[in-house]
Amino acid sequence: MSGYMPLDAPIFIAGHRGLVGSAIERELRRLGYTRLLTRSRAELDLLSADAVADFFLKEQPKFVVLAAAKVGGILANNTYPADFIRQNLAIQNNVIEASYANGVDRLLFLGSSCIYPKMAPQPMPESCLLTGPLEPTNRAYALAKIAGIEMCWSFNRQYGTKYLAAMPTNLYGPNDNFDLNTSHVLPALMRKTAKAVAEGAPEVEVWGSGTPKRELLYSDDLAEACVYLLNLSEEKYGTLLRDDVPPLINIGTGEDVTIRELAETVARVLGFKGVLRFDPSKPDGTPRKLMDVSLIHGLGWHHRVALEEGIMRTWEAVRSELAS
Ligand SMILES: NC(=O)C1=CN([C@@H]2O[C@H](COP(=O)(O)OP(=O)(O)OC[C@H]3O[C@@H](n4cnc5c(N)ncnc54)[C@H](OP(=O)(O)O)[C@@H]3O)[C@@H](O)[C@H]2O)C=CC1
Ligand SMILES: C[C@H]1O[C@H](OP(=O)(O)OP(=O)(O)OC[C@H]2O[C@@H](n3cnc4c(=O)[nH]c(N)nc43)[C@H](O)[C@@H]2O)[C@@H](O)[C@@H](O)C1=O
Repeated sequence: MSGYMPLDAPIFIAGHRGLVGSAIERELRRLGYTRLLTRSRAELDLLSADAVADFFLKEQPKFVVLAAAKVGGILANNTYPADFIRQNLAIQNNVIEASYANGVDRLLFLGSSCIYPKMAPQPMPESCLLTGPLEPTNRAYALAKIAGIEMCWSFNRQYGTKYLAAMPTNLYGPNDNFDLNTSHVLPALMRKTAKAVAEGAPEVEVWGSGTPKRELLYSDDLAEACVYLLNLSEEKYGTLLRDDVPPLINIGTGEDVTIRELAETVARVLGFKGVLRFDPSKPDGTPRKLMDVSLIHGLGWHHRVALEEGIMRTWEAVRSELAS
């Protein structure tokens, strides 16, 4: 059953091969959507304004999910800040501009919980945007995402567009990045723990102190939330597009765990019986970034997949890949 978006509407999923984009494509197909527009980076480099403009002119998408971005974990963000700000600004500028030029109806821009101040109140409501300094390890990325939110809001106010910015918490699932230098914490812990189990190693290295807390959402849940938002009735969707506040909505579980607890859960699921060794030379990053999810709960969406269940599902999907 479809909602606001007709099942035959042309929908562009930017970044369909990534963790989020692939989950959104699965969810749209599951619901019966028939005209999904997808392009690999080789077919359409979103850094090229001309290529993006040509693509939109030819394909005329009516809905856009902007899940293409330069993405990485704490180390990648801290090491390559220029890449993170330059590429993310370019991709979002190009896609939002072309969406406007071609009359896209609803566009969903994906940001991240790291847009909020490092010392934001916990849980973090949408209203704490721009109320304090950012976490230094991902400032460049966060500022690009904040510019994306501002762009959606500005276009809505000046041109009457209907662009929404979704802020997911930390995500995980099949099609994640398992490269230890660039990945987020959960895929990294799965890879390191799988290796330790396979080799009978006595310990797994965990970066930082183990005390920071993170909230983790399974990618299928995120995909469901994104499609749910795009399919809201005009009345409900309209409540998110106001002139006085940015068109921003948090997506998360409302629950978090310490990195130590996360590493212990991965160890339990993968059957690792050794010890965790913490490496204090690596950054901890933000101490905590728990989402206030009352807005999306009020609209009727809740996550379904509990953390341990999601780790089991991910492990089932990737265990053969990680064994090689
Ligand atoms: N992963 C997470 O924990 C979180 C992610 N998000 C947000 O969700 C969105 C998706 O993230 P995620 O799925 O994890 O990221 P991935 O890295 O898994 O996927 C990003 C996708 O974007 C594509 N892409 C990047 N640059 C270009 C380009 N120049 N031209 C065309 N395609 C490009 C990539 O293509 P290719 O495969 O060719 O590189 C890839 O398919 C991002 O906006 C991110 O900020 C928000 C919160 C947490
Ligand atoms: C989604 C979000 O993701 C990024 O922020 P982050 O949450 O700090 O990123 P992270 O998942 O890489 O780390 C979380 C915590 O986990 C610890 N940690 C332990 N051991 C490993 C480890 O092996 N790898 C990694 N990467 N972290 C580890 C690590 O030290 C840190 O304390 C943003 O840059 C930005 O991209 C963004 O928006």
